[in-house]
Amino acid sequence: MKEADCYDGSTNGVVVMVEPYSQTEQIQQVVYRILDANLDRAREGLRIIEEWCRFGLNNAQLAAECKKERQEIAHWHTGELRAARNTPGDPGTDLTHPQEEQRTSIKSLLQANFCRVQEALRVLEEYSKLYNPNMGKACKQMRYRIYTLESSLMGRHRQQLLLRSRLYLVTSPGDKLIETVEAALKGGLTLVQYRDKTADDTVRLQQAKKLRQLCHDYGAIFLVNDRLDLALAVDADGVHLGQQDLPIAIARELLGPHRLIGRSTTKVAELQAAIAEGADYVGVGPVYETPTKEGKAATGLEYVRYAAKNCSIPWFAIGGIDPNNVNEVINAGANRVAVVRSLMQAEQPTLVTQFFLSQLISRMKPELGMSYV
Ligand SMILES: Cc1ncc(COP(=O)(O)OP(=O)(O)O)c(N)n1
Ligand SMILES: Cc1nc(C(=O)O)sc1CCOP(=O)(O)O
Ligand SMILES: [Mg+2]
Repeated sequence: MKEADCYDGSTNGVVVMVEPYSQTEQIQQVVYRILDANLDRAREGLRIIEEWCRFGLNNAQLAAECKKERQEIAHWHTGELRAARNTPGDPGTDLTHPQEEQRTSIKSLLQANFCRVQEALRVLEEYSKLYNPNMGKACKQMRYRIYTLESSLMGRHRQQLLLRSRLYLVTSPGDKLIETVEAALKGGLTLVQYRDKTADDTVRLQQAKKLRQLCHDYGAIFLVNDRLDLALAVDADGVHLGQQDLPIAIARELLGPHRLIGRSTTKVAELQAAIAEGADYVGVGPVYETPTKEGKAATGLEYVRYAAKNCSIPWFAIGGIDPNNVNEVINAGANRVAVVRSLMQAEQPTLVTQFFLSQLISRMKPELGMSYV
């Protein structure tokens, strides 16, 4: 008499040993149950991630990587481990954390499931040492592969969101910073850059942290102007660098391959250099003179027309753009614009965001040359 008789269903899941089991056997059953539960957990989490790779990103290679890991997990899920399962007797099935019920975006859903898979693999790695040391080693290797998969998938997720972003809010300091950004996010904004050239670092750090959380709650990208250290400190999605800021190659080394790097450009040579150096997007401007960037001469619409025909990466027209002139910029070929005052000083940032987006989406000019849409 073994497993079937050692649990008494009438005790509502409390394990009652009806026949004396040796201590070693009891421990073995517990280890088997832990392994069984965590093999399931890892496989389920991977399946959720795989579905997004397949249907959300249309990425057969990433989906195949997830599938391969699932198959490896299935390989270790032997009959004797499955046989140790006792779901009705598991006191953990009703335990949920409020965060498990709340997924505010695809990003948070993916992150939660990567976390679940990694935790499960860590548990498997430890407990398999008492069962099959080779399985422990395999789970350790798998955990490292999942970390790599996570950073590459999250990087692709950012790239996709960048591609879909038509309006870019560059912030300016003010009492209503957080509430203005939130109002714009409510209007559908998906890209925010925190820009404050004068505040103390303590203030910058605190505001950047808040904005990063806010943006991620709304599923938007959060970038930091100029400062790589701040971007890393708050785990931002990347940085925006001007011609006087750090070279892209150094920023890339420090940020790794998956965070975004944007570059300001005011002329053809700067635009071509930014593409060659590996920028993820460029700013194209200032289209019009603007008090936000005093002293910088306007490039005019000619440069916008050039970018529309020749820029092979996402680009944002910037500088003096408002609801009255945005159509002129769109007619010159822009599909994306970045603004400071038009949103930061708007009385109704949600409505202004919606207006910009409606114009940018309905009047897009994909037919113009190589314009990147
Ligand atoms: C989207 C975007 N484009 C251009 C700039 C300007 O960057 P930079 O030239 O480094 O000037 P500062 O913003 O640092 O004053 C930008 N911030 N964002
Ligand atoms: C920060 C910045 N960079 C620019 C560039 O052309 O590189 S123009 C600009 C300011 C844009 O502000 P507003 O929308 O208020 O005119
Ligand atoms: Mg700068």
